[in-house]
Amino acid sequence: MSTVLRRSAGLVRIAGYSLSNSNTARATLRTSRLLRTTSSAAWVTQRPRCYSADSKPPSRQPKNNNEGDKKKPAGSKTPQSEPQVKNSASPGPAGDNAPPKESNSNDSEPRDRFPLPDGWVYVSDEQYEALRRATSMIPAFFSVRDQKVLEAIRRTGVPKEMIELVEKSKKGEAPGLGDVGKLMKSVNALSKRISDLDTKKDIMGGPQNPPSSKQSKSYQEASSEQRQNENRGQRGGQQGSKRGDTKFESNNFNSNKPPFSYSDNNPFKGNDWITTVIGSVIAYWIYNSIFEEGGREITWQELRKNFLDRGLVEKMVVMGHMVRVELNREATQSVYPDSAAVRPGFYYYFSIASIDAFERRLDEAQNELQIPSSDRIPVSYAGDSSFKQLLFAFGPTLLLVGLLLYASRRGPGGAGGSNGIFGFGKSKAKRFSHETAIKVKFADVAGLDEAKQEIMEFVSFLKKPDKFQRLGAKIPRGAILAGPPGTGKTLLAKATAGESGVPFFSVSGSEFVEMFVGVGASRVRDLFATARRNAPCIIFIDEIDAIGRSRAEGQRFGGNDEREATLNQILTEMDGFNTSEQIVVLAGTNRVDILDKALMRPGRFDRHINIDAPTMAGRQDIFKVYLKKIVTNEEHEYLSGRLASLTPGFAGADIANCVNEAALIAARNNAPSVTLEHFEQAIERVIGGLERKSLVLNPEEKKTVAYHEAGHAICGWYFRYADPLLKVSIIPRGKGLGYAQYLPGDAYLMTYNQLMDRMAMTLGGRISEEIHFPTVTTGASDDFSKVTQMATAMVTQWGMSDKVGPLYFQNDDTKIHKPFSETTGQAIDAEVKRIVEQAYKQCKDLLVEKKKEIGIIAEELLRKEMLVRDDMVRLLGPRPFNDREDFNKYFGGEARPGPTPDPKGPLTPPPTPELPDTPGPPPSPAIFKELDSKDTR
Ligand SMILES: Nc1ncnc2c1ncn2[C@@H]1O[C@H](COP(=O)(O)OP(=O)(O)OP(=O)(O)O)[C@@H](O)[C@H]1O
Repeated sequence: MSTVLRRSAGLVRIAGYSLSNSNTARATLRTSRLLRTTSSAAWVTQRPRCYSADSKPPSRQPKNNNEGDKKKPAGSKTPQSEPQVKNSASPGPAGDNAPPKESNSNDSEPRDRFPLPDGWVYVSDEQYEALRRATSMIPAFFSVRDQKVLEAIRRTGVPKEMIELVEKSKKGEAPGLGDVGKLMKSVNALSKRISDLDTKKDIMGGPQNPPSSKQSKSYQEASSEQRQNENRGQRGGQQGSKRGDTKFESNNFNSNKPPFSYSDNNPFKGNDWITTVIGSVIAYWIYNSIFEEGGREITWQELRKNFLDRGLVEKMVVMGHMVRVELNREATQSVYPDSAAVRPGFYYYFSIASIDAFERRLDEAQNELQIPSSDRIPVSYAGDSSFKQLLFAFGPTLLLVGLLLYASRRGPGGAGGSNGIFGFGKSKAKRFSHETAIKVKFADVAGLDEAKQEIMEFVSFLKKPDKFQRLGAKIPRGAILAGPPGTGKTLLAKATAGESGVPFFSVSGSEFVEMFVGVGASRVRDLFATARRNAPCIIFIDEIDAIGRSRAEGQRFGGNDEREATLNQILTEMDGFNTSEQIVVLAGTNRVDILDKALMRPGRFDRHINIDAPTMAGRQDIFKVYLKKIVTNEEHEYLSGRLASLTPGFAGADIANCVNEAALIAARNNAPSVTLEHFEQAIERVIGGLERKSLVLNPEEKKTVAYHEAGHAICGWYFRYADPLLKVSIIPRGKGLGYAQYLPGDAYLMTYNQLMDRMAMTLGGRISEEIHFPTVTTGASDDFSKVTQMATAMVTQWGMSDKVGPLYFQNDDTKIHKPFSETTGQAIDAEVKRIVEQAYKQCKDLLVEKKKEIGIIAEELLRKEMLVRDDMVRLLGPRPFNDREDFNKYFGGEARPGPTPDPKGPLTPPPTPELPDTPGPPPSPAIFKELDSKDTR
């Protein structure tokens, strides 16, 4: 029996799973857990009832007269209507253990039945009773809901297949795998119908507890009102709007609910739950009808008294710990003419502790009855049930096939899709359509005016190809967007798709690379084939350097066949376009210098669009775009200008991040809107890292940091070409222990003097330490690194050394051999040293002269921890040189006096200060962080 019950729970679990259309996995799990409890609880409640119920007359006369339904009073003798088996699971309507009269609501006709769809029937009273009995064994937690489900099933009907299965089982036919499948389908359909109707009409609504008479009255009134409303709604074909009203009233049926209603306090409220319960209850019922109703449990004593002693037993089949008793039907018919036992397929069963004990007991009984050995009851031993056998035979195979199917169907493309197990060779490109995902327009891409103009031509090609083709012009096949990270290459490609209104296929170069040879090329083929099917369209390959790296470069390290095959396929596909095919290939990269030449030649990626970090105006535009998206009361024009001048070198992505950071800081401070202070904090945080308030320096260290930073600040204040100083602080931030913030501006070219001042300023920290303390610290290592890099670049790249001359030596650490001779190497070293020493001397001269000022700034720093430009003016007087125009505009320098003579006099100019014709120095950082962490060696 326990096997049977386990199967029951399993069935319910499967039923729960079959409802997955509307159920979450969690709900299913929860249900199956609950129902496992349910089935065992049902078993527990069933057993005591076997011995407690008497054969009483039925509580009500059934409407359908089926065999074995009419009960005779207890104690009536042979021929008996029913052998005296004290079992609650009688299959007839209103059996001995029919629920007491209080649930009489079910005796009445079901309230307004719903029209049946094709292939559905209403449940008969007999079936309804069976269902009610089956569910009465479910614990109280469910019962309230079950009552409503039962009610609902009476009104909705059930699929015909379900009833056919029940009937089939009554005829004694064992259910096959196909039947189980049908059952699942029917359960699913039924629970879906009930759930749907419940959503629309609240057919399961109403009180949780059986309504009190008063409540019941209002419930019924409401019910009849609802019926009337629905009828009115059905009749009122022409009254369009009235219909809506009617429906609303009808849905308001719940307003008649008593104050304590199911939906008010149910933690699992919602359709998922309803569907799960419905599905589980129905599955339980069907299980009972099909698998359980064919048999009934009896005790050994009952078997002995009613059947064995009367010679009615024909055969016994031992199935594990259960023995199935097969009766001689004719003989049973004569003794119990009205019993269910005479039905074909019906059998009794009883549980045994062990086969030995059973055999012993049976032998004893037969001996007592003096049955000759030739007439003894045949006992056969069967394995597990046919269903279980089937399950064991085919289960693993089915499971495997199911898993394979699931794996192959996973993802949008099914088995052939890029996510399926057979989808290796399929492109992983994501398709965006302009109606849905691509909402980006050129207006959203701020700055980048030249790039936009270049790419605009692609848009007009996709929109009006005739304009070009008429004149015989060949349209560029593609464009490479090259530039530093976050500058808006992808955004621009998306905007191109958004403007042209064509499908956009976006894929990253790395997505072509797989460990299997040939997959990359196959994906490229698939991508271009898809694009051709969807032409006109745009393909965007981001990070194309992952596959488009120069083949010559690769050869040196042994090459990479897979990558080259992928690249070759791209080259072939791009050649394969005919000129009328409206497919544009855009590619983004940060490393245009390493791309294969073949990729870059005209006819493939004809256009090379450089996207650099935005200029001051570009940054201001980008700030304006993002400022619109947040709540701020600041004036946008001024704010965006000030922020743009605070963020030289920032890419679009950095700006977007800063604005977002500012909003987060404002939210953290519970501010009603984002203010300038929040933006400035955000910028500092983005550049300098997080403030480390927890890092506590000892007083000596703090003093060193203050003098170090004061040294930088004084240099920044008194050197003519130094970048304007904005702030100096000894609050540790990021990796540094203190910092001085300068505003370098967008420096595209730097003069020799600017470089010398910058180097001298960088050395200011260490020299201040030397002047004020008996010893120096490790804190200046990062400064030295910067100074050395600058001096080396001056000598080897920018031609600023007379000794070395106008030569360019690329500093490439990957190369073993230096690109210059030993002698040139020595000359470079000597020149670098000379330049650094010159900067050192320049700085030391200034700081020795301004020793007192350093002291003033350092002491103030120790007091306040942070000084801004106004503090510097207060302590030192105005800066003796004019600052840049944009700096004055946004940081209050307008009122400054005009330029005063340089106290140090003009710097010694270099012999021939040549401006470099090579690219300028690396983009200036917005903050010149000056003091390194303590542990720098
Ligand atoms: N010009 C711009 N205007 C507005 N927003 C921008 C701009 N440039 C960048 N952004 C913002 O930065 C984000 C990142 O930009 P995008 O992905 O286009 O950079 P990318 O150049 O493709 O970077 P990568 O080279 O790292 O792929 C964008 O989503 C956008 O929010």
